[in-house]
Amino acid sequence: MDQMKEMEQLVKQLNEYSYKYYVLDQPIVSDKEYDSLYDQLIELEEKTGHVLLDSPTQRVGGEPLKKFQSHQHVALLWSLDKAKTAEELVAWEQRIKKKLESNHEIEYIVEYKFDGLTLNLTYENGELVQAATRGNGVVGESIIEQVKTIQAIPLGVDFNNKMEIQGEGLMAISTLAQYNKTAKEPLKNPRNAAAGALRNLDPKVTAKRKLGAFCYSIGYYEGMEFETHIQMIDFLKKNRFPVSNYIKSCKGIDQVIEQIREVEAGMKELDYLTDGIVIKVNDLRTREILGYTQKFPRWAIAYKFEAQEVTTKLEAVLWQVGRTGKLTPAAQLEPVEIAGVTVSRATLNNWEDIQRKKVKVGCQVWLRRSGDVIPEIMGAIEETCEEAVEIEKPQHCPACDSEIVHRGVHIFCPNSLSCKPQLVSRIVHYASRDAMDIEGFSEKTAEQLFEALGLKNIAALYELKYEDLIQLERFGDKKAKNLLDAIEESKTCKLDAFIYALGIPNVGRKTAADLANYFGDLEKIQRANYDELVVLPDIGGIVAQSIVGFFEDEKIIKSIELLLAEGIKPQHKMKNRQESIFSGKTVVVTGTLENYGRKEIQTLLEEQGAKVSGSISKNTDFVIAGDNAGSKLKKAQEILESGVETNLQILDEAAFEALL
Ligand SMILES: NC(=O)c1ccc[n+]([C@@H]2O[C@H](COP(=O)([O-])OP(=O)(O)OC[C@H]3O[C@@H](n4cnc5c(N)ncnc54)[C@H](O)[C@@H]3O)[C@@H](O)[C@H]2O)c1
Ligand SMILES: [Zn+2]
Repeated sequence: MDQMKEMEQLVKQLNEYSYKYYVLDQPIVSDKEYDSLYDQLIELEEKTGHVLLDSPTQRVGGEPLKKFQSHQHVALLWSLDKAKTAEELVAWEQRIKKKLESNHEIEYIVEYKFDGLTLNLTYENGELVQAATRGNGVVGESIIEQVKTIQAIPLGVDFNNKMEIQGEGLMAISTLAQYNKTAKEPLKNPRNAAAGALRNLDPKVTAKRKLGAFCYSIGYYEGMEFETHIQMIDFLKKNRFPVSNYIKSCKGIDQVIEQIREVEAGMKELDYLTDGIVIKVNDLRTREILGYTQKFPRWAIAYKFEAQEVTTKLEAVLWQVGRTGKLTPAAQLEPVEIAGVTVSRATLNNWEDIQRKKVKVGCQVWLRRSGDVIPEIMGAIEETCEEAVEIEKPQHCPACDSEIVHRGVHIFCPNSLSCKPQLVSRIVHYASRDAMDIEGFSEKTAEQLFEALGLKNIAALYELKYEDLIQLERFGDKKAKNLLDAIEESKTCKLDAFIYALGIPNVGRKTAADLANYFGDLEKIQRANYDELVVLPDIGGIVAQSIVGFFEDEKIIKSIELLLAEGIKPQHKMKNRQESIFSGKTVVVTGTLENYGRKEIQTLLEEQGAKVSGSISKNTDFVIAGDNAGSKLKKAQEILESGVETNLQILDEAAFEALL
């Protein structure tokens, strides 16, 4: 195709996408796809030296929506130049230095690039009098009533002259998840959720979305003088504007690059969607000299991350049977790269979720990955579903063909006694390290026992004989003996491990320990009623219900009796818990300690009331790091440096002992 034709087509396509994105808040392609077409267009424009009149490279954002009153900004609102690599940042600094005709070191401010809807707030006589979208940068839409529902934005300030404050309206990822739990129409992503809420004509709808905001600049002001960006930020903070707690000053672009490397990983854990980092020249005089292009300031640039949201094709849905018999739909996707990894599977939660999200096999779907969790399908792009086929709700268990039953929003295979995946995963769970800790017991082993030996319940484990095992594939003398020993050894076990091993729905390791500590023996736990259970600090209604329901089940009662008859003795020492600095805190131990073994320190910490965990997040309180601490320590450091809110403290062995 000739290049001019190609450009015309790209412009047309990009403008259509922009309209859906900016004006309707209903994007039909991911940012990644949009950006790649946009880059193609820029390349062609450079090659040909031609720029079409309506090229998106020449404009900021989209046109204001007719249904709102238009509002003219005093200070123009801009888009941002973009970089994807360190080299591009270095090239940007070189351009700046050339323009300034100086080689002096430049001070930059590094901020998160929040991904929501741009807000321009006008204050006069100490009052918020206007709030507008960016629109085309010159004229936006007045959305003052909608913006007033954002609790974080001050309606009044101690400053009487006119000023325009720029910021970003956002919906927290956790708020979106909460909202979607009950919403008839789930929202596909936090950006469009925020933008759609703010541009909804009914402010009551906006209020329901519980939006937040971060302010990052003062675009226009009278009767004040600022010399630097930092001074502006301080003014915003002093006047109680919501300002991100991550704002870093860096000397020279190398420091900026280092800074980005440090915070990048931690940013995935933030509760607000970000799509990169913004780098700005701190000194305002320097900004003036640098000026603006058609579309963006020369004194700022966005370093864009790899997309956390992409679209891809849903190829199939497979129903998987879990330990409790619950059938969960697993989506098979056309492989797609998201945040640096290739993904071909995602969750769809349950049948109801599929219905609400209107996804069908063959649709393009929105996929989001946040943190390290399995990516989730957020919804389908309707335009792509014309030839798609409905996902069928299974009538029979895919593993054992039993007729399925419904419980709440979930569907189950009721055949808990002989449905292979249920049994295999129950045995695997029973034998796992945090449960009965039967060493050398893999999923493969569980499958062999089921298939070759017809093992139908957990108690039958304790009836296994050497002659049974030795005839199995991959079993030699030693392996068979070791496994039998380990099974025998598991008979003496801790009460909390046994409770956990039973696999009560919604009861994890911690709840199991809480139950053991509170009731002290198995019978009391089995007999506990709802009211007795909910008094425990971390047990809510749902958990209490599921414990009671579990121990009422005839089959369960029978299988516990069988286990006890096999000689299992769950033990519990009631300990006087010591009140300590670790009480109620989440602690992660990593590396080798000089004075404590693994189990030893875990017991010690638990006696002090701590919850010992294996993985680090911003909710961890203490990391105790011994020698050769590796990735966990590194992750803890990254969290601290990322600026997220956290109580995390890193202790070495000496510091830990000092706290005891
Ligand atoms: N998927 C689609 O169909 C589609 C269509 C059009 C555009 N887009 C996406 O939009 C992008 C263009 O975005 P844009 O021009 O709206 O915004 P931009 O990426 O150019 O960034 C400018 C915006 O960043 C925001 N921002 C957040 N934190 C900031 C901070 N600390 N300092 C300054 N600004 C901050 C501001 O609101 C500002 O308006 C494209 O790269 C593309 O990914 C997607
Ligand atoms: Zn089944």
